[in-house]
Amino acid sequence: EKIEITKEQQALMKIILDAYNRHQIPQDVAKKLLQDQYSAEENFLLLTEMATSQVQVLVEFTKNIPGFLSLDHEDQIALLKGSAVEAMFLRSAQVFSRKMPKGHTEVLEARIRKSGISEEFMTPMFNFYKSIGELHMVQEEQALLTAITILTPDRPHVKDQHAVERLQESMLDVLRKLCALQHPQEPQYFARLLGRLTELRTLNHYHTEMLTSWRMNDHKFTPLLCEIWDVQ
Ligand SMILES: CC(C)c1onc(-c2c(Cl)cccc2Cl)c1COc1ccc2cc(-c3cccc(C(=O)O)c3)sc2c1
Repeated sequence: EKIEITKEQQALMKIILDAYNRHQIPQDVAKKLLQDQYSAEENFLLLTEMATSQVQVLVEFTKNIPGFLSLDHEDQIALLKGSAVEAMFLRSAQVFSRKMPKGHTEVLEARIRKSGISEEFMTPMFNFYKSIGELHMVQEEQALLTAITILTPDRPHVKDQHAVERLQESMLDVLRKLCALQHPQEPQYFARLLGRLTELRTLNHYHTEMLTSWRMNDHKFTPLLCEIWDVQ
């Protein structure tokens, strides 16, 4: 049938895309990835700085999602805490699939592979990066998928799940139409994108174990990461 994106859906898309593009890790922070210390300690510190910067970017992006600031305030916090790791996997995945011009991709991979993360988590993590890369998502799809991840109703401690569901559904509807228009020859593309969200949730468990093993080796996180990940 003829798929058309309504005027208000176009407006929603533009707001989400502008927010996604406006809130990026500052270049001077991202450039630090290219500096030449490569010890496990140095890599961990750099990745901690990147993650902290990314959480700040994520909070700003989330505040621009139409309707988010009208949610119950405690639910806003619960959504941010519950989605931070997944949103950061999505974000770091874009770096890999975007083939950063300044060779960020290689150095980011090298730093992640040597930062005290155990081998068993490397495989699922880099499989995810590969599966996102194969989708060749456009900016709009990346921005919407991040908003949809944040607006997941069944995060721990969310009280008014229906209010979150309504916001997520409007994003899902725009994404569905966008996929049909962007990939007419691939009717299952939208389903493949949603399949990545399922894969993301499995990475949460691995990440919790990564945090535990870092902490057992006395690694320190920043106050913001401690707050969002309930550690220390
Ligand atoms: C505390 C720290 C050790 C940590 O613990 N778990 C993870 C993690 C790891 Cl390993 C993998 C996935 C998710 C998490 Cl959460 C991390 C590091 O998390 C991050 C988070 C975001 C970004 C964005 C980057 C990035 C680079 C260049 C350019 C850009 C850009 O946006 O232009 C972004 S790097 C980066 C590193």
